Amino acid sequence: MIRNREELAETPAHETALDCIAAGIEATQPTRVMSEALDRDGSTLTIGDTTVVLDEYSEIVVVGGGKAAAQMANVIEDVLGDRLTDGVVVTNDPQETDRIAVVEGSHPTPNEAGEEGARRVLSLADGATEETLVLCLISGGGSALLPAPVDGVSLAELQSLTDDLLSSGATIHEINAVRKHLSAIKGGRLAAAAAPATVHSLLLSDVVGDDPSIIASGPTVPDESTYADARDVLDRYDIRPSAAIVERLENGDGERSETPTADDPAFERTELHMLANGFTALAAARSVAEEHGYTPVILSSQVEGEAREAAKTHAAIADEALATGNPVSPPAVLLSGGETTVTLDGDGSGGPNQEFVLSGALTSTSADVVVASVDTDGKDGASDVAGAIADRDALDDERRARAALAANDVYPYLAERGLVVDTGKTGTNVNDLRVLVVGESDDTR
Ligand SMILES: O=C(O)C(=O)CO
Repeated sequence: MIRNREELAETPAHETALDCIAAGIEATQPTRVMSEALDRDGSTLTIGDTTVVLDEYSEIVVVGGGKAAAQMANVIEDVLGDRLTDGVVVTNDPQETDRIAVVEGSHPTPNEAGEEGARRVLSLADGATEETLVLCLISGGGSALLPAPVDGVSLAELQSLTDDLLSSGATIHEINAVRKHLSAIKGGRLAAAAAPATVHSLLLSDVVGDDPSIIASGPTVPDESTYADARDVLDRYDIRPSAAIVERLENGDGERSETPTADDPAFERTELHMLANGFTALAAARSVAEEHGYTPVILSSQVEGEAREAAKTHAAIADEALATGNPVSPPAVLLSGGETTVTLDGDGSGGPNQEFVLSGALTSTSADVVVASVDTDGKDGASDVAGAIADRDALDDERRARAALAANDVYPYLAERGLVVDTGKTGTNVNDLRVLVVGESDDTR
């Protein structure tokens, strides 16, 4: 899992941090999460705490999209076997399946194959009746992987707008408010297509705070955002889309004034199941920290903001723990999740997790604090590594470290010192996982 673990496992504290990271990534593997959440006993399917009686339905179809869609599809077709009637999902990480068609789309810019897949998903949902059980598999990346531009808007126009939105600095909430108002599938429209079928949506969250209407732009979730919100986002970031998009966002589709909201009949028979999120990774890391003899504290699963600034706060908490035993007495492991960002001043290489580690290790006044941080998908920012791990002693040339941070060029600095964490593509995607090991446990010596 961590390819260069041996090189990084310098001390027991480093080993603990690496084991926490590995556990978080492992616990949120889509295949594992789906297998744990689903159980079938004859005609009874359980999804978490919910029981679904399969005999009540004449057909069962599976639809969905996202980076984890193929892994999810594989598990569900194993569970359902012959009871599965049909299915199609769109992903950028395909796998072989037996019964559910897997279409390879593209991310982050949508492509023709994704559009064709999204149309197939919509058509399966459209054909559903009151006697159909629709199981919808949703994970991060679904917005790009399931493009179904509304009539009058072309894929090329959507592609160009997507690129503009992604480079604008807009949040995922803002970006998806726009996407939902230009799509025949997002913002609850897939549920509307499937009504009056029963729809159970199985979600893996890559969104801080887990708002299901944001994850993959909520194809089966009521949407409270409006055309006016979408127009505001474009104004705020000074984005000028094609005339067809402007016209659509001004006038809607002529029939429906807004995307379906919670009181829409489309949602009478829909249920959401959140199978895993950033907290799942933190909880797994917490157990491992305990096993290694540390007292774990989950600070928050929702840390956002500038990576280097968030790191200073985390380092201050670690230093406080060492100095006064608050909020926890060492040996301790501080954990957090969420998604920090980098405001680019330079054009070097690195990512938010690497900047977090460098800034955190520079801030802490003690070499008894090991700072580690990774993006759980294995790719930190635009780099090819997941993140980094360091303590203060590892930063042998502080002046260069500070210069690297100032130039947003931390990767070379960290890589030269053997401090980057390399996991390769992990198959999961629940944002960042940060681990600060404070002091050293006797158990691990
Ligand atoms: O909207 C998306 O596709 C995201 O990745 C957030 O879930």
